[in-house]
Amino acid sequence: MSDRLIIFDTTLRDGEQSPGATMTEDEKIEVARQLVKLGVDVIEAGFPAASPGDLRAVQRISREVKGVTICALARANQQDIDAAWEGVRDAEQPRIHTFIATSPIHMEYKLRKTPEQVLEAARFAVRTAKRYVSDVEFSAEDATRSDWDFLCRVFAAAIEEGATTINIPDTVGYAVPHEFAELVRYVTEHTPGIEKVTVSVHCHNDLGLATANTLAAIRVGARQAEVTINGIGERAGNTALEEVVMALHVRRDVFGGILPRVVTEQIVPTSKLVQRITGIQVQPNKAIVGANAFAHEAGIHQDGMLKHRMTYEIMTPQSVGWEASRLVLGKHSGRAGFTARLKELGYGDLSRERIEQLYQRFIDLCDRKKTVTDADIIAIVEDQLAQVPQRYTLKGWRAHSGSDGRAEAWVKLEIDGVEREASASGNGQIDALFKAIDRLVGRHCELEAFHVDAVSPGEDAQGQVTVHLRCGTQVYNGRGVATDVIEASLRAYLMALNRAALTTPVSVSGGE
Ligand SMILES: CC(=O)SCCNC(=O)CCNC(=O)[C@H](O)C(C)(C)COP(=O)(O)OP(=O)(O)OC[C@H]1O[C@@H](n2cnc3c(N)ncnc32)[C@H](O)[C@@H]1OP(=O)(O)O
Ligand SMILES: CC(C)C(=O)C(=O)O
Repeated sequence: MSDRLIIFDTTLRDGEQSPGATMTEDEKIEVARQLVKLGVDVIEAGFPAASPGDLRAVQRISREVKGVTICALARANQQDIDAAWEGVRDAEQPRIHTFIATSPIHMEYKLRKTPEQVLEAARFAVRTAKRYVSDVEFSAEDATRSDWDFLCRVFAAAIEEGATTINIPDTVGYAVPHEFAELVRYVTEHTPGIEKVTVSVHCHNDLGLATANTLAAIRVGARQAEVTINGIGERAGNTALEEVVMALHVRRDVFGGILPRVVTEQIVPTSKLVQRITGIQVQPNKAIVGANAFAHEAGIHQDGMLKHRMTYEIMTPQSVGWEASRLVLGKHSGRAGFTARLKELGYGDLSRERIEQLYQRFIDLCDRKKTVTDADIIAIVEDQLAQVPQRYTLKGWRAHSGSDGRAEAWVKLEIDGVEREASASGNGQIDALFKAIDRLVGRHCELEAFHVDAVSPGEDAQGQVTVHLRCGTQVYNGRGVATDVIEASLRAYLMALNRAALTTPVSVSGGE
């Protein structure tokens, strides 16, 4: 039995059956070219009988995309098979894929045919396709809900007529892995002539088992896997190419080295292209290609990753086309992850004490803000590094204002180790707060400049406030960062006053 797994990509056919995934001709060509780069063996380019547009797209792919088998799907009737041939006749390696359902429910209600008529239709379809092309695939639709012996009879008939690939589809995603493996084994043991052909599987994901079923089938001898990029496809989708390919690579020990010739580094670029073109975005936690597939947030994981990458990763992100793993900073991050990010941001030589202060501010920020960006961290660090020895430390504040423009404020500061508080009115909350502070520090400096910037985008962005205070002949600047712009203003104002206190101290008399 061959050690090579044929990858049959049906993104352009079954994938396009995802609601909303319709692609233009040019887009299909772009995807097909990328699939060749990725190294798939067969591209199922479409269903030419479905529409003139589908036929044209298959024809163009057949003419323009080389180095790969181009396949077209057809029902088991003359017109569909003629159309499929029209589609692939110019391909370097053409394949016709014809199918008919074999389950009792499909035969009775959908096809309104007896089993014997279905068997005859299968024979007819393969024979007809074979007149056009040597490479003919036959699928027994809804195989997993079919009678196993009848299935083997239909496959045997298809092989007799010249089918070169026999496909066992789990059309409605009904199978479970051990049972699907038993079916594949049964078919390979009870179908005359099966050893001459490639056994293929095509799984749907209605129970989330498409990849598991495909892998179970490969273990017992299937050597073609029908897959789509990102697992898109009819209903809950098809087996995801990236999952099967990487499972075979990562678990060679289990699969005995059965490998496809896929260039794994092209997986993520292909996934992104398909997302862009179909507009179907993969969920962040999607295996291999999701944005979080190589992102680590929890402190214990980040610490492990920093000590040895394989503590929390079973493949490298580069091996599938990502640039690198990401340690995402958030409220679950610990000091190890935070310190590593500080280093990456150019703050590698901070003292332990300084890192501890920054870490506490970072955790506090994580509780207030959904996403803490690098810009937020830089702002905290710069704010902390710019701090001068603090004579005045903010301990609490409150402010409110009304439509008449008047505002009331209350501030509590620690000054020289003693907590003091004061209230004031003002023209707006910031003015009232600054006046309350003036009362507490016992000096009034002129506010020469006041500037607010957003550190990062979004509703919960940190605001950065810069102030210039003229105290006598000297101007002192201060900067403050916080998610609340009023608090950022207070921090900036106090930083400037702390600078002033260093050079021109005043005695404190105010407070209530
Ligand atoms: C499991 C799968 O993914 S199969 C592939 C699914 N893909 C598609 O359906 C492609 C898009 N489909 C289409 O454009 C259209 O359905 C067409 C052009 C294929 C057919 O359109 P229509 O002729 O209007 O038929 P309609 O779609 O209403 O019904 C399907 C007919 O095909 C028959 N049929 C279904 N599968 C097969 C088959 N494998 N072999 C022969 N006949 C079949 C049905 O019994 C039904 O026949 P009826 O009209 O005599 O009852
Ligand atoms: C045509 C066949 C292979 C199919 O798409 C299915 O059964 O899901």
